[in-house]
Amino acid sequence: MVDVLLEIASDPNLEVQIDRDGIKAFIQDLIAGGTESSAMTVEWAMSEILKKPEVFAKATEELDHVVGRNRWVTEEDILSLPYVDAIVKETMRLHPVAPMLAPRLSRKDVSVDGYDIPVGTRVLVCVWSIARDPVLWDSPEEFMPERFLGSKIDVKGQDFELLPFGSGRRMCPGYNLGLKVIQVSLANLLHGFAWRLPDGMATEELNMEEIFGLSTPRKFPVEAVVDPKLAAHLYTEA
Ligand code: HEM
Repeated sequence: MVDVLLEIASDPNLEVQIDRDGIKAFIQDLIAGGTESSAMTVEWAMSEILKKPEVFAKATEELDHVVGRNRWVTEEDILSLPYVDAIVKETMRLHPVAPMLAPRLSRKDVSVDGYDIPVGTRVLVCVWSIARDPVLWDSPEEFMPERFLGSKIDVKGQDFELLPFGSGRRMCPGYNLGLKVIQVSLANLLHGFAWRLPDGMATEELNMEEIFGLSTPRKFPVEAVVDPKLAAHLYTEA
């Protein structure tokens, strides 16, 4: 990636020039935007699943059926794993990485749903609340991946009740990569290991507090016990 950017930077005919500082910022953007967001989403997904062992059982059934126990999940499998996809969407509904997206500035006076927004207003869209609005969602506080089975609602910026990647021209440019990373890592965590809470810990005891800010990580890291589920040689091969 750095090589490609340096090559572009050396092109004198570029309409918008990019210098070395620009390249540094670009790389920083990719690392900052592309690592914590996916890791945080996977951690929330595992937390919700640990609270609802029946979701783990259903995911295991799907993975056993589609992938089988003799190999890991690949990117190509994802299209055949609708339940895993539903878990990812439901996790992003309840735990959007950026609960208020990136701030916008109105470029002209507008009226939205009866609210007058003057030019130059800083506007924050709280997708966290929209995704938990009881007018839009049944049992909004409940983790129910099934709600997305057979539903057309997607996370790609077109369905305004679910905008974990934002929407419009400032929507997350990495959404496709981010989604794939989350789907494949989560599918493999569920496929490769049996997950349970530490001995003596009831599902209600798992703390689900979040730190509400620019992003919404768990307040306390999740702790779990895992046992391998697949053939032993799969854990030693690179
Ligand atoms: C779970 C994965 C991810 C989530 C949930 C996520 C979420 C978001 C959100 C909500 C925004 C603001 C969009 C808006 O205000 O409309 C954003 C912007 C951005 N994201 Fe992501 N992102 C993810 C993965 C990635 C990846 C993998 C990359 C790059 C490799 C990336 C790079 C960026 C960049 C550069 C911006 C700023 C875009 C701009 O301001 O024009 N993100 N992301």
